[in-house]
Amino acid sequence: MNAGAADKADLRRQALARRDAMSIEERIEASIAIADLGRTLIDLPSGAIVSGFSPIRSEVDIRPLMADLRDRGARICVPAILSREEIVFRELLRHAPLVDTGFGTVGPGPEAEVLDPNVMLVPLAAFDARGHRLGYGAGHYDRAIARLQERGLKPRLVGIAFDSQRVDRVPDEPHDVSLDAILTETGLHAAKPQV
Ligand SMILES: Nc1nc2c(c(=O)[nH]1)N(C=O)[C@@H](CNc1ccc(C(=O)N[C@@H](CCC(=O)O)C(=O)O)cc1)CN2
Ligand SMILES: Nc1ncnc2c1ncn2[C@@H]1O[C@H](COP(=O)(O)OP(=O)(O)OP(=O)(O)O)[C@@H](O)[C@H]1O
Repeated sequence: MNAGAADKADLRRQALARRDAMSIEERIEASIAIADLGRTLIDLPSGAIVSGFSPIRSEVDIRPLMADLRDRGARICVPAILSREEIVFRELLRHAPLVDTGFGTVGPGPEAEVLDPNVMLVPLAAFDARGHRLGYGAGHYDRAIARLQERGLKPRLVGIAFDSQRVDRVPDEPHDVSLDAILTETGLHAAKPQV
């Protein structure tokens, strides 16, 4: 592992430990605040297709926010893990059965339509003020976003996290895709690329 990768692994571990250390009550309160803020602050383009996620471990629970964005007219999709390298976004319809979609996630099965999101609510382990993010280390989102961009699509990227996941600086790597903004319990923080 090179120095950058070791730094990333440490930052990831520490940020996830801070997230895990939040009490259930703190997590619920912060998740409700995030849903309330997202409801008013996330702009939806016409024909909005929003990727969300079903929470695993101690992640923010954005299911209420996804329900709200659907009520505002968005189509909602969530990731399904196809392989070590690939995720796709399957449409989440009300009342459709959910299956195991890998690593503890649940979502629609292979019969669901695969969508190209134009707004992505991106899960993360750690983020910085520039909008750089760290995930669980599989590169799933970096690759999924790169694939959309290769096809000329430019989804708006909104990271979803608790404030406790903020770090001073995520080490840069060429494949990292930076976020446009990060939504936490204290607001929608626009990325400041110059910092
Ligand atoms: N809720 C949610 N869904 C998501 C993601 C996410 O971050 N959150 N993903 C975001 O990409 C994708 C899933 N990617 C994941 C990648 C690794 C691990 C994980 O637990 N990795 C182990 C190491 C496993 C190993 O090395 O074999 C770990 O971190 O301990 C979980 C999800 C798609 N769905
Ligand atoms: N666009 C890409 N093309 C090829 N390999 C990639 C790409 N993005 C990431 N990778 C590879 O995936 C691995 C994990 O990357 P990284 O540590 O940045 O993941 P992460 O951002 O923590 O995870 P995720 O994107 O799943 O949330 C690295 O080995 C990296 O080289």
